[in-house]
Formats: sequence, C-alpha cells, structure tokens
Amino acid sequence: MSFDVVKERAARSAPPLDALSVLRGPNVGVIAEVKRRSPSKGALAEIPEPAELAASYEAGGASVISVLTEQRRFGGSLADFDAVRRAVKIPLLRKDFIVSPYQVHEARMHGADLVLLIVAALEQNALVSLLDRVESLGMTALVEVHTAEEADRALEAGSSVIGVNARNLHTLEVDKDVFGRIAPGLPFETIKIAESGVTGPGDLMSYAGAGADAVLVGESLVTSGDPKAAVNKLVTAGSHPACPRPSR
Ligand SMILES: O=P(O)(O)OC[C@@H](O)[C@@H](O)c1c[nH]c2ccccc12
Repeated sequence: MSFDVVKERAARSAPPLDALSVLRGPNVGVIAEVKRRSPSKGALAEIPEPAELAASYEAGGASVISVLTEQRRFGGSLADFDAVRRAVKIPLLRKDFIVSPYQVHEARMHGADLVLLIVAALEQNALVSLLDRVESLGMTALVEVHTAEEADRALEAGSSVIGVNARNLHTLEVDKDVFGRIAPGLPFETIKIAESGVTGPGDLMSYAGAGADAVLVGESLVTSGDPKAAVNKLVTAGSHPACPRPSR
C-alpha cells in the first residue's frame, strides 16, 4: 500500500485512546503482551486466538495490551494486531522495530494508541522525528532504553514515557537491576515502565519500589495457562496498599 494511502486511512481511523492518562493512574499498572516466540527462547506458546488471549488480559485488569507485530524473530503480525484491536477497548501498543514514518502511520491505521521506539535502533535525528510524528498523530511513544546514555537520548528527544528494558537486545541477557539503576535518574514526571523478566507479583513489587509506573510482561503471561488470573495477580499486587506508588 502506498504511503499516501496509509496516511489517508490512518487519518480517517477512530482517534487514538489517551494512553498517557491510563498510565498516569494511581496504581502500578500492567502492560500485558501478546508474544508468540522470542529470539532467546524460541516458541513460547501456541496462541491460536490472540483475540481471546487479549480479552483475558483485559478481563484480568491490564491497563494496556502490547502486540508484537514483528514476524521473523517474534512470530507476530499485523493480523494479530487487528484481531486484538477488535477484541478489546483498552489502549494497544504496536511492538515492533519501528524505523520509518510509514510504520508509524501504518500502526495508526490499524488502531494503535502507542508505538515502541527503541533508542538503540535509531539515530538521534530519526528518534526525534519519529517521536514527533507519533505525537502529531495523537499517539503515545514508549521509548525504550537499556543504558543511562540511551535514557539521556530519550529525554533529549522529549520522551514522556520511557521503558527500561531489563533485556540487553544484543546478548539477550536479562538483568533486573537495570531499571533500579536508571529510573531514579529520570525526571519525576516521566512515566517509567519496567520491561522484561517479570515472573510474578514479587518482581512487580520490586520494580514499584524502584519507581515503576507500570510493568510490561510477556513470557510469564503467555506461558501461565491462565492469563486472566496471571494478569490479575499482578494488577492486585500493583493496587495493594503495601505496594509502593508511582511518585509523580
Ligand atoms: O517476555 P518478557 O520477558 O516478559 O518481556 C516482555 C517485553 O519486555 C519484551 O518482549 C520486549 C521488550 N522490548 C522489546 C523489543 C522488541 C521485542 C520485544 C521486546
């Protein structure tokens, strides 16, 4: 489809949901991911009906749903995204390696409310222009970092939502301490998302203690056997009086 057609259809689609307000909620939220496979572990779960999985996430109390659309390494697709969009009413994140304006408008055309921008994959000027484009379409960018230097670049670009990925995208190793090293250096008002390696309420609580507004969880949900209950356990922990609150 030509860029002009994609732009036109994106402009005509239903307006994006306000993901920022959702993420600014009083509790530690859960971004639940539809993830079929990963480069580190191969196939994670058979997901015959992504719509059904997403509906369970929504019923379990997820704030946002992330859908991987990258095909080669993650087995995702825009068809998965479309199925999920039809099934739920909460904000949707298109999770992919977004490097071009085309992909941003395409995400919007498919009903995305948020898109992922990975700092390590983008030159600074590309990051700035993609971020501006995402925001000009009324969407929210989740800007992903793994080091303090990348976090500086994300802030410099004007990001208001920063995701700290515990997984190093080169070595694929997970280090859950990365969030605690980077998040305290981010501005008070920046929405801070802890990504990867969340296996249960204990991880959510420790990320909350380090300042997380939300956690982004894939593997442990798709492999749980009961995704609604698995999400709900996290959501319950994130709204428990003993859970540290986001300090914005
Ligand atoms: O499955 P996990 O460990 O819960 O992680 C989810 C999410 O953080 C991970 O899928 C992810 C984070 N950043 C990415 C960038 C591209 C692809 C995938 C990702």
